[in-house]
Amino acid sequence: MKILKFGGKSLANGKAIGTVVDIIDDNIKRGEKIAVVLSARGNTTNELEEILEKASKNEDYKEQFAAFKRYQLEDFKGINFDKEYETLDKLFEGVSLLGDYSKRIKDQVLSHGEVISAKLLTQLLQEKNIKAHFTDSRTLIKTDGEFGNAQPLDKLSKENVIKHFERYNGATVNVITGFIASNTKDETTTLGRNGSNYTASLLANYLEAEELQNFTHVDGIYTANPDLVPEAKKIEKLSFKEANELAYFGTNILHAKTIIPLIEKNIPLRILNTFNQNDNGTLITSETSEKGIKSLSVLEDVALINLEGRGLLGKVGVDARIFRALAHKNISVSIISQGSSERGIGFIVQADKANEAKSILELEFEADFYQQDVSTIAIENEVSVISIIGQDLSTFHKPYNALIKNQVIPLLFNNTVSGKSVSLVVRKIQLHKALNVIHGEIFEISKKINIAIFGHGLVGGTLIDQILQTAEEIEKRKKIKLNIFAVANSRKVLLHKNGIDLNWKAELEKEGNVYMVNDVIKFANKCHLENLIAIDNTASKEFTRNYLGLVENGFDLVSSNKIANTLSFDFYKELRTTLENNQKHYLYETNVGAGLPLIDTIKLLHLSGENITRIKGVFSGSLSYLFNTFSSEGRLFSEVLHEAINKGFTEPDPREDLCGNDVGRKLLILARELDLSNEFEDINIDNLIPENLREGEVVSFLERIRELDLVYQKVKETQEPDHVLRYIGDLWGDLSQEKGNLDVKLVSVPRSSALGQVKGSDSIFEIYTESYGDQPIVIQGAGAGAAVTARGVFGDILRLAEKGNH
Ligand SMILES: NC(=O)C1=CN([C@@H]2O[C@H](COP(=O)(O)OP(=O)(O)OC[C@H]3O[C@@H](n4cnc5c(N)ncnc54)[C@H](O)[C@@H]3O)[C@@H](O)[C@H]2O)C=CC1
Ligand SMILES: N[C@@H](CC=O)C(=O)O
Repeated sequence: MKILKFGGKSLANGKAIGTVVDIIDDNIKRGEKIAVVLSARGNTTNELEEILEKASKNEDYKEQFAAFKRYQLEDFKGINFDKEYETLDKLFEGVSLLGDYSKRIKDQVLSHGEVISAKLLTQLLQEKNIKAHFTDSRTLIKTDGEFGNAQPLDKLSKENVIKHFERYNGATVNVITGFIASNTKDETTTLGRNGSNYTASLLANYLEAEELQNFTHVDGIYTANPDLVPEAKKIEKLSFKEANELAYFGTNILHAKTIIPLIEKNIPLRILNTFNQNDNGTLITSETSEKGIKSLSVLEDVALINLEGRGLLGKVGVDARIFRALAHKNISVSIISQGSSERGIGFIVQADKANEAKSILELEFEADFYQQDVSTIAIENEVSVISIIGQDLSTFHKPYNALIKNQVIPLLFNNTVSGKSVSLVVRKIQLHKALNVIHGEIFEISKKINIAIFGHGLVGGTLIDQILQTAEEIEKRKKIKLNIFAVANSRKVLLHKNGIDLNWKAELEKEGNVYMVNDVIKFANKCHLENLIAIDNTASKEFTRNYLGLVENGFDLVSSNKIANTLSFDFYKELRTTLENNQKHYLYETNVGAGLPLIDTIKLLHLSGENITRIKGVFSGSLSYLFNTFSSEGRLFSEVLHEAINKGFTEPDPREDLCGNDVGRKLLILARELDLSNEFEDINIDNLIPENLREGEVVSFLERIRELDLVYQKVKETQEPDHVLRYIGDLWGDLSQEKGNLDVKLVSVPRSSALGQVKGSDSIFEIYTESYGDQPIVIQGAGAGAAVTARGVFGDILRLAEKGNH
């Protein structure tokens, strides 16, 4: 015999009930012996409760009752519930007259939900020529007299059930009302929360069923609530013990008391989806999986009570007083945590009991208040409890660190010593984000990295293409899901919680909105996005003003823009302090040498104590291209410059390269990596633009670009034989001092020298150190270009994602 239990959502409308009929029919055709237990349909129990409440307050309940009656029959013909409606009518009228109702009356009212659904299904089955028998569980399950939460009298109930099934055995399908029972005086009682499931597991126990199938509207038990964690995965198998822990910590599909009768007789429980019969659901048995499961469950509707006071220090029996006082009023404490000194004790109670709990404790600790031993008893209402089932403390640092990095600071946490579970209390507003962060961390599924890209010109646009092209592969290989949720230029932003696609450019143009960076921050918060990275691919000084705000709001930073690192040294330090305070990171490998691994190398050398004595080289990719080509080919300076612009080597305003600012910035960035506190003004720069061309707009500069030809032709001709022009940066002097010497200049070097041999848009960096002596470490390669730079930015993103920063 199998017990099939159908929940309210499986019976919500005619179509759903049709599916239930089909499931039963299929079972019969397969020759299965089954009994069916039903909940009330859809929202019926709540509706009855509301109508009852209205009646007791003398409010007009009749309209809602009429709607209730219509709902029960709207998809069905030839069925009537006159008898049930008449009883309900009388009950409501009585309650309305009295202005009150007892738990006993409430049980009588609520019982109609299950009676109506079981009668309805029985008739529908009979219409399909299936032998079905309406079975009122009040005649079977006998309970004590506790209305609203009655306890079954097992011996009597078992006898009744066995007798009934001896009579209705064979091909008849018993359609049994869940949730309701009766006491020894034959008065209606109900079995409390999850009552229908309880009825089903009691029947399974009494009848020693082969399996209990619980049909719901979800495919089974998930690693977390999929409504809150889209990446949640279904758990195929669970042990009763694990299921019990899940049930205790809030997985509302299960309830501890419904599992116990199954454990007693070792009866498997299968959670199935009425509307997806291709899925095998979750199977719960006595077998424990070797690896153990992990799952996240949530308790909402809870409050945190915090009791504090200097005088509690070392006092004996404080906890006992709290528990005793609350237990006396039937208030249960679910999670408690306290400092070893007992100076502060925090614990969780049901939200609707919080005020009462506070008053009880104020009374209990009245004298302690008076003696100033207790200073505070406060309620924190907007909290939730997340329990990580299957988690012990040996690896708890992973989800915990990830939470902190995402600015979710748990208010309290505790663990069970024997079982494996850790519970955290977090602010309700952070629940969604916290769940996703923990889930990404503890399961071997992809960790989502949410990226906002500011600037989608040459570098930014190429970066977006690179990410979209490789995201799938990266997710497969590295279990990192890159989600670009924002793309912005200086005017508009496109926001997509679940990430942009290849059509982003057209969408940004069409649907993008005028924005402030704060709007992007707000959007990320509203959508509870975790693992945030902001990418600055602009060349804008103005944009760098947003860095501090972004960091303070949980973003790590990556930039190809060099400005933030070359503003005042005070800002440079302030940014680093803000990053440290918020445990955030800022990566900018492309600031010097585009995609070349320069900054990391310098950082490592410096960190390991290697004394860097000088850094010299061709720092600019565009100027390298310009002078390499101009020196070796008989072409006009302006023509080659145009080429460098078109190839995407120059800054958005090419004068930034020609005036030496760009090389100056790179030099300053490297100097600051060596802890030198130079300012931009300290750099000696040879400006390559003649004074009369320095002012005005880029467009007018480009119109007059030919005026450079004469100047540089002369420079070229006055060189020594076999020499070439190179624009170099040089950081030198006693670099152990507060400041170093920074020079940016045009030099003429022998063609055969290392600098003279640089080709194309290559940069070359010579790093002189104490250990390496006269033989510098040399890093050489493409120093500019959208593709290599975007690849470098991409590298920084992956480094952040992998580092465990997230
Ligand atoms: N081209 C190269 O080889 C390298 C470039 N870089 C740096 O990459 C950055 C980007 O360069 P490109 O892509 O060539 O520039 P670009 O001019 O092609 O693109 C800049 C983008 O920034 C946007 N933008 C400007 N101000 C903004 C603001 N306040 N907020 C949001 N967006 C804003 C513009 O609308 C545009 O989409 C620059 O900082 C540059 O120094 C770094 C290394 C190498
Ligand atoms: N304009 C820059 C680009 C890289 O930083 C250069 O030419 O090197």
